[in-house]
Amino acid sequence: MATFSLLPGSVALITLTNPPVNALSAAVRAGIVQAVQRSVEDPKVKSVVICGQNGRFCGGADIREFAGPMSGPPLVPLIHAIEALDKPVVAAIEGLALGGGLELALGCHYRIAHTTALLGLPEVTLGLLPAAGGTQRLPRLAGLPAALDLITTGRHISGTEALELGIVDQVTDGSALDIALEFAKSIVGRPLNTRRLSTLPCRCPTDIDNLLDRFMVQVRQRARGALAPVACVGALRAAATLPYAQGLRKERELMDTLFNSGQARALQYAFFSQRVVGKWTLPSGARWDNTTSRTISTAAVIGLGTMGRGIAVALALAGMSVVAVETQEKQLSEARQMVPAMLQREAGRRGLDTAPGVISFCSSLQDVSEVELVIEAVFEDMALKLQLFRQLSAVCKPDTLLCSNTSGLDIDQLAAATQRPGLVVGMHFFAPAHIMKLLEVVCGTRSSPETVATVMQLGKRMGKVSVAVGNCPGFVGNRMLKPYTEQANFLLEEGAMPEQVDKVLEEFGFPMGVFRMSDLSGLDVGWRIRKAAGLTGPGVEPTRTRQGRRYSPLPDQMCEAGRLGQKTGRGWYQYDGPGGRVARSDPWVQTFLDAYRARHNLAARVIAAEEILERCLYSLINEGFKILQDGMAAGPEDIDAIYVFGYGWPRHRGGPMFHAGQVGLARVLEKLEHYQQLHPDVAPMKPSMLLRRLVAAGSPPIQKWRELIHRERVHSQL
Ligand SMILES: CC(C)(COP(=O)(O)OP(=O)(O)OC[C@H]1O[C@@H](n2cnc3c(N)ncnc32)[C@H](O)[C@@H]1OP(=O)(O)O)[C@@H](O)C(=O)NCCC(=O)NCCSC(=O)/C=C/CCCCCCCCCCCCC(=O)O
Repeated sequence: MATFSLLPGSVALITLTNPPVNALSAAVRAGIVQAVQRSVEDPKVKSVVICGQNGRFCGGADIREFAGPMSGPPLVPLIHAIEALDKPVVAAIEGLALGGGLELALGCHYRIAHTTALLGLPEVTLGLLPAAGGTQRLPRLAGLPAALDLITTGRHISGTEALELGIVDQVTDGSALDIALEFAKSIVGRPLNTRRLSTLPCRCPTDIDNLLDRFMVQVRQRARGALAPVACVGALRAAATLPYAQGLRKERELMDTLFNSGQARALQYAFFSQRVVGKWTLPSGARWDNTTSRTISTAAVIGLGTMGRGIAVALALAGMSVVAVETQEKQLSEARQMVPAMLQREAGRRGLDTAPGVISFCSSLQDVSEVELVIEAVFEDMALKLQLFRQLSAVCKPDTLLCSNTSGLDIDQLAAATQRPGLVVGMHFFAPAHIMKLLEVVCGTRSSPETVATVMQLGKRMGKVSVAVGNCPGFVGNRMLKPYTEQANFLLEEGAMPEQVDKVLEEFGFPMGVFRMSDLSGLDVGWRIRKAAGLTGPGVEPTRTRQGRRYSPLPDQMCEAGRLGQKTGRGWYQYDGPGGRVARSDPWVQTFLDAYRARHNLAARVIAAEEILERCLYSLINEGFKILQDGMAAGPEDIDAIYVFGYGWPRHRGGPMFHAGQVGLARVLEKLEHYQQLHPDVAPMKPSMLLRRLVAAGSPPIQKWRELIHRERVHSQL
């Protein structure tokens, strides 16, 4: 709702009241309409201030309402009514003015903000555009270039930056509401004509077409198939070239198309999934809201390779005092050089003069004896990690948490090597660890709820999307990646080329296809893991079936030929030299694949893009269903957040599990069955029990899956 009160000095105060962010729900909009009407009718009212309850102006339209039929007074006429008022209206912006909230403020005649308030039009991140006049008013106020930037990226700016851009009239470090109330009294009777943004011309440079065309090229490149950024440029072109009323019609037309697109649904689902995963639950019943966490202020990182360095920086950026340990002298000295520079650079990127935490370097484990939490980031070798955990258990204080950054090894085994299994947990970061948003928090069978809560909380402080997952080989992300990459290798055996597979995946929206990705991370990473698992190496028969399932030795043979990817200048592609970045097709790979197929009597065939996409994606998705079935992820949102934030899954497609729902679960099942019939020796194609159950239950919407999984588990059907 919105409340009306008449204050001394004849100022009407309209307060938006809808915690926690005062979103513009139907009730709030109705409240504003009534309060504006009272302000018009009451002769005692000489000016009006609009603010939000609890120091938060407004978080925009109520996103939850987008899922159902629209009801309540619409926003566009409401904002026009405010703008048309002949009594001055001032927006007092504290906390945030986002989306419809900023559009409401743009309808006011004046805007006064706190210096630290967050302002922005983030609709594009929800697959929409600012359709309450935002695309038409902002360029009239701040100019076309600034509007293009803010509306197509959705980035939040501070009150201070908003003042520089002319979006607000005044900022304060004190109470924006107090200043606005005083200001409202002082401007009674001033003419308002020049304050009504819809009546002003758009502030454009002379070369509008040139600017818009250049911008559109950049936006299309960045968008990777997302519709909203492109539509935003369209709406801004209308603002720059058409009268306001026509521009507004164009804005609405584009909004209608976006609103009903699958992309908007996917992006809104992604917004809520990100929040759902913070509300974690464990099979034991421990949850985010019934478990206390400890506040960590000192931490250690063991091993200063690429991952360890990034983790140390991420911890220091979160304000921690970090002990960084490396026993190899050369690596330690490199880290001493590089890490402070990385820290300073990243702090600068985040608008800080210096990082809030500090990093000290040393070469002895004894130096971590006093910290509250240790993150091990040594080489991915179980024997080495076990030895380290034994040492840490002896060296550290009894209540120090011991965490491993392993990307797939058994957390329970590591915990068993210590005297404190309840304090052991996985913290699986993604490279570069100070930049990538995802953190898989791997809960061992003995990890205590307090340990999980502490690490989830720490992840949040580091600005990560932390997802609690179960302890199984590869956890969630890498476990699903395995059948996906395997499938890509089988496609090469059958006749595809790496660039063909990559093109299909990149057109779907991945930043990189599977083979370019593998060249970037290094083919030797998987090779080492497969050797450790006894799947390849001396003495292993060079067959295409290993350990009872179909196996493609192609990546092993690439490694044996010294083709490790970008680092050697040769992999699935060729590069200008070792460390080169630009991938080019390599005739060597064609010859290599031809010879391989001839050796194994495989006839190459032309494989359609549809088959490539379905086989890669559906085998990954099927593994996702198996993960849910095994209870290794609490719900589909957890898997989707992992893929969006850690594996480059296009956000406008929601995530793999959401995508399955969009395609239709029955169709995914039918396709898996089809491919399984053609490839009966490929186990990951065997449709999961959960997928079958969901289809049998009529393919409920994704928000209902948790319920069904819980019910089926209780009845032992899964
Ligand atoms: C920065 C935040 C605001 C706050 O962050 P933080 O403090 O960290 O807290 P969170 O955990 O993120 O959030 C706390 C809880 O609040 C919920 N929340 C947040 N924002 C909203 C919101 N806008 N609506 C609903 N709920 C919200 C959040 O989920 C948390 O809840 P819970 O604890 O998990 O239960 C941060 O939250 C944030 O960034 N929020 C999003 C801000 C945003 O994106 N705002 C823009 C929204 S879109 C908008 O404003 C659009 C406006 C234009 C509307 C014009 C309409 C006219 C045209 C209609 C066309 C219809 C076409 C129909 C065609 C047809 O007929 O078919």
